[in-house]
Amino acid sequence: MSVVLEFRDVHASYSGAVVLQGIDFEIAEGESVGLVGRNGAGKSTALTSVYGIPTVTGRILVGGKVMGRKRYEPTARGVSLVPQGKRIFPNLTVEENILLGRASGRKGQWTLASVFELFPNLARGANRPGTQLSGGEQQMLAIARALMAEPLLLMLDEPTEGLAPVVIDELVGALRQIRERGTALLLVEQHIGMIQQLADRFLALSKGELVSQGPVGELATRAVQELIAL
Ligand SMILES: Nc1ncnc2c1ncn2[C@@H]1O[C@H](COP(=O)(O)OP(=O)(O)OP(=O)(O)O)[C@@H](O)[C@H]1O
Repeated sequence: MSVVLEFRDVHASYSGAVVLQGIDFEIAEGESVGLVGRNGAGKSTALTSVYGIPTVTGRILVGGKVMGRKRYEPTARGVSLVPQGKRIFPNLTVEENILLGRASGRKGQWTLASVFELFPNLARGANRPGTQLSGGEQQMLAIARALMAEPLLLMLDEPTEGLAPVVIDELVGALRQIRERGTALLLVEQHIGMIQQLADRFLALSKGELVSQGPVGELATRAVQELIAL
């Protein structure tokens, strides 16, 4: 299976403050991987490093090619991020927010109709302003927008933050379907149950280093829990 995303000795820092201290991993097409670790371990920074948001050294490759400095490049090559905080545009309707994802120009399987089928709540609220949606619906909107860019790999940063258990179950169902349609997932989550339901394997970060990894069944072992417990 071909590799979609590859980190080779990646260091990341903000104004000289080092957050990632040289991490290596790869995500293959169609895989589902959970990235876990305590608050401040560097999980979000690992995702935003793909876009060159912190200062990055080392090599990040998408589809086997080293990323340049242009922010749109990873999305254009097939890696999309659903960021923490969702970033819904308040002056645009749900449908307009979704269609923004098309800007990548990639062709593929996702259309307005297919994302509405995945998230029927969005179909019902298609003409409402994006910010009038509930927290769960805004998360679904952020995912729908990311799908419109036809990612080979969808990266999600704490999608369950602040959501009720019933909404989390809906999200798990939708992410399963996305995966069944061939999209790889890289999931940052404090909600370990979500990773256990969705991921094949995990990567654990502690203080900017990759300290453990393995099949998701090992996530519950005491050694791993001690590394990642809040
Ligand atoms: N834009 C930024 N500017 C400066 N420092 C930052 C910035 N973003 C994150 N940091 C710092 O980098 C470190 C790692 O943060 P990061 O958000 O990557 O961790 P995390 O593992 O995702 O944690 P959390 O679960 O709290 O989001 C923290 O010390 C944080 O304060």
